[in-house]
Amino acid sequence: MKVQNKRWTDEEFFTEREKVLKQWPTGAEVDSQEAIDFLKKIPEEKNFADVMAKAKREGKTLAQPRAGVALIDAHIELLTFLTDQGGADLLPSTIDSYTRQNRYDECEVGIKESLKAGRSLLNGFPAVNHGVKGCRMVYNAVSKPLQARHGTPDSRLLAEIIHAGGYTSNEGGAISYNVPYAKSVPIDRCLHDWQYCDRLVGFYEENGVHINREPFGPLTGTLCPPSTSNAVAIVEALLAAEQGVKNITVGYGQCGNLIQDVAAIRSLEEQVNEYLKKFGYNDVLITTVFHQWMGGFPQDEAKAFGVISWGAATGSLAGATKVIVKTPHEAIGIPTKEANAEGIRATKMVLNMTEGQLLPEGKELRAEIDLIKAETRCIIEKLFELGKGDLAVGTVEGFAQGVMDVPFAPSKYNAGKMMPARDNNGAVRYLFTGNLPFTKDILDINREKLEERAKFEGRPVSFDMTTDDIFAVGFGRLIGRPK
Ligand SMILES: CC[C@H]1O[C@@H](n2cnc3c(N)ncnc32)[C@H](O)[C@@H]1O
Repeated sequence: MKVQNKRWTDEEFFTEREKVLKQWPTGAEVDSQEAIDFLKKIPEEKNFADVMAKAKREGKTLAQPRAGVALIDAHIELLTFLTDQGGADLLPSTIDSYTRQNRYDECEVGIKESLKAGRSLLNGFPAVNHGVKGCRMVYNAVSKPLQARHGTPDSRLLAEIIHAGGYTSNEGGAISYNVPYAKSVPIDRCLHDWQYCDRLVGFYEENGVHINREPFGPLTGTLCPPSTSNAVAIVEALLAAEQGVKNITVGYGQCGNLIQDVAAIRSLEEQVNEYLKKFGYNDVLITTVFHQWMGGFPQDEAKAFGVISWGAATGSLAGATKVIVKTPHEAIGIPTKEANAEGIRATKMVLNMTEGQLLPEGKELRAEIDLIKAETRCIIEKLFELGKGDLAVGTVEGFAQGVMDVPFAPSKYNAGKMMPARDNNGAVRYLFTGNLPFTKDILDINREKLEERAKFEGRPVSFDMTTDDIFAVGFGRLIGRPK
């Protein structure tokens, strides 16, 4: 499929829209003008983009959980509980796995079975099947802004339904909801489909409706080096801006070393704004999101609260606009509403105690920011070179050549040649760089830091460090020290 990083014409968009809205019966509930009129009436305090902009202005860090169940009433009860008992500032609807694969017929079965069983038999909220009407019921029942959170390579119909339904934010992107989530979705196909989702937001923006878009920062959530995830976030932000998106939250998944994590957020915000300005997107508001640890969690709930609180503290000290909250049931599965609310309360306690405190920019932090930006720049500049100036073309070619390479990703379009490991302070470094286009200085710095760990541990730099690190947090520590 031929892709190019160029804003779709109205003719291109509306021609495709007719097909998209026919993919499932609830697509017929989308009435463009009615949706615009409804969305324009949403008060600022229930508009995701406005609430994020306000938090940014005030220097506040907000807390947002993940949550989703099969049936509308139970989903409303869950979100209301997380608002009232958890203190959530922003609300999700985590979408179920069938919807993420566009298997809406399976969702129908799941909904019917859940009704029969009296409990959720889906691992999230099947928004497409519930339709605009069902999403409006959720929107009308809750008091905070709503966002769809999922992992959907083809989110076109889902985006149509949730936005018309009152959800003023959609998470995801052509790389971040494909490469870490799907095995066989071609990069160009997904670029096309997410250009649709971004163009839909651009269309709403042109009609006076503010909608937020949030590339999925953590990717596989497994030892993902900051410059790898930052490069993906910046690419998706640039592609979204080209389609008319004006309010973007770029994100990053906690790795665990304080300096590196703060540097990741600071460098991400600095660098995405530099690139937006460079390409003339001067009216895009950037906010940031810090995801609490996305790797394996300890089963012990007290230890899990330690991990959650460390993520809350780091996100706050970084100055992130929001933190995505984990729960003490992370090691087990879908959390109860009580456990989910506990994760939010623990997070809010730390955010309140660290309010106004930012990690000062010392020599070490600036050095880490500069290293992350240099690594990220190498990747992005190479994409532009491969695409002869077109970022979409460059991204397709970049994955084909392993210039952009996500660790532990299931996608067969991902090279999977890069491997990370922690250095002796727990910062995630590049162990194998595959075809990443790094300078010799960058390669040397990463190697030196891993050699420091090898010397301390009395073992050679090797992939054993990677595997030890993958299990470390679940066993109660950050760095996977040899037995
Ligand atoms: C991005 C992956 C994360 O999303 C979370 N998650 C997925 N589905 C749900 C769900 N239905 N309710 C609450 N949290 C959920 C869980 O923490 C998982 O590790």
